[in-house]
Amino acid sequence: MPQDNAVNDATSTREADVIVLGMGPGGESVAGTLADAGLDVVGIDERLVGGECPYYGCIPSKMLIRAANALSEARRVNDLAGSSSVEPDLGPVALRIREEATDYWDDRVAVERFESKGGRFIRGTGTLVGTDAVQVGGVPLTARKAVVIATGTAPAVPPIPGLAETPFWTNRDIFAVEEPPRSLAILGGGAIGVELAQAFARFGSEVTVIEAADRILAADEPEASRIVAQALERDGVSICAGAPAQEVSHDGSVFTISLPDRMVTAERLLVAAGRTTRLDELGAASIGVDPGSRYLPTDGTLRVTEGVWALGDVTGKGAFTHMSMYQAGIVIQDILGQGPRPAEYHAVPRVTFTDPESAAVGLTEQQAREQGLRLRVGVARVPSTARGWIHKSGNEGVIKLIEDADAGVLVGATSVGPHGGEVLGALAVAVHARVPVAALRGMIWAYPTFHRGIEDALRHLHDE
Ligand SMILES: Cc1cc2nc3c(=O)[nH]c(=O)nc-3n(C[C@H](O)[C@H](O)[C@H](O)COP(=O)(O)OP(=O)(O)OC[C@H]3O[C@@H](n4cnc5c(N)ncnc54)[C@H](O)[C@@H]3O)c2cc1C
Ligand SMILES: NC(=O)c1ccc[n+]([C@@H]2O[C@H](COP(=O)([O-])OP(=O)(O)OC[C@H]3O[C@@H](n4cnc5c(N)ncnc54)[C@H](O)[C@@H]3O)[C@@H](O)[C@H]2O)c1
Repeated sequence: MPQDNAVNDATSTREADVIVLGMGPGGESVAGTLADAGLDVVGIDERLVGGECPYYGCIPSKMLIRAANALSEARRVNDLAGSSSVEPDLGPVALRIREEATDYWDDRVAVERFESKGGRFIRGTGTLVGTDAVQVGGVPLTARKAVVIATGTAPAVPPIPGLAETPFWTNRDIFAVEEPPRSLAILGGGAIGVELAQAFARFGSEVTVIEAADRILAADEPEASRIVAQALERDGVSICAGAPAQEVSHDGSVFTISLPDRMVTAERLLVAAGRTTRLDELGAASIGVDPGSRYLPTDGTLRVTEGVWALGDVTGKGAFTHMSMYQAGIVIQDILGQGPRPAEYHAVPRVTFTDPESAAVGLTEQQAREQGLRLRVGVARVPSTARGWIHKSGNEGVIKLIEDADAGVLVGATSVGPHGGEVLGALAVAVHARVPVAALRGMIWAYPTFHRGIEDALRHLHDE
């Protein structure tokens, strides 16, 4: 990573129109667009311009998954088209992550792109010291027009006895790996945990997922959790659910994780147990926010208070790159006085890139019930659809629809299956635009696509 260099030319003028604190996907977008629009913008980041997604998150993980899925598809030849034997090698994708995705974790290109628009970049840790002021490297900077907080999240490390003293990995370490570990324990069966569990298992690691909740992907529909758990187990992953880790130790070569009813040992341990926003360290109190809060509270146009906007993971509206970019668009329009439409969160799409992909939009059945809605629920099993049956090997999946029966619109949907994230596209439109279920039923659904399974699920909608 480039060296910390807080005191540089960027601070020579200690005022700017806009200060952007955190240059992840959302912050970089706001800073670059406003600089392009002619505003004097200072962007600050303590790590890499681009943030979590390109260097430690979405992009390297999806490259790894693409490679791991190629192995799995090749193995399916044995079911469908003859015989194949596969010898996994992490080398090519590890190289791709270093060279193509992260430029060896160097953000020179991104910094130059911002500076070429007239932006001033400071590498350092910024602290809020008022609604128009940020301090970085001991230097106070003042914003004439706006402070934008886009500081994202960092990996949370649960206070499990012994854990902090061990050489565990987080998502900030694992993508630099050039060989799969012989065995890998993963603390947390959320999106990061399950995606990486399956990918490393496909490259030959012996993987154990340790999840405190009673199921992996606990925020998703139970049907989705079940199908993904079965898929992981078929790949050889052991899942310990309902198993909060009680103690962790490392003897110099092996991790031991004590669970209530057993011990797990592994060569490596990945902690993927959620994220933290560190609002106290950020100086949230200086803008009137309780530093004990988990997220920064925002209104419809992402204002925290007069002159201060926040966007991305730090707002708690969904820790996704697409959320950060969506909110960035609103912040940009608001700062430029273009009267943006307020943010809407009723149709937040999310895709966990396991094989099968597990995708969802809007409310789960349980969330809809908690809102007191009268529901109709419709389920179609992907293997029973025409395309799922044709697909055969690797066809596990489900499409589940949640209808607000009084409004006659879908308020939530889940699509698990091959290309489940792509199938979600149609469902996201339906939930976002509140397309009447009657209109969806009247559509022509191309045969034999995976998305035609939505028509089957619509037919199965029934009162709960
Ligand atoms: C392994 C993994 C896989 C993921 N996969 C996906 C995916 O497939 N799809 C998807 O949509 N999302 C995915 N995500 C989530 C996605 O990466 C985040 O939602 C997204 O990066 C958030 O963007 P952001 O703009 O809020 O901030 P971030 O990307 O978190 O960037 C914040 C920046 O602020 C900087 N910063 C923080 N505090 C300070 C400070 N005090 N001073 C200076 N700088 C500071 C940080 O260094 C960082 O560069 C994944 C995440 C992980 C970890
Ligand atoms: N494909 C995607 O869009 C994608 C992929 C990866 C990450 N992300 C984003 O990144 C965020 C963070 O991912 P994550 O997987 O770290 O968080 P997460 O919140 O999704 O899952 C963390 C899991 O760890 C478990 N856990 C917490 N403490 C534990 C303990 N002591 N012992 C055992 N289990 C414990 C929790 O119960 C939870 O299931 C996600 O919420 C998601 O928004 C998105």
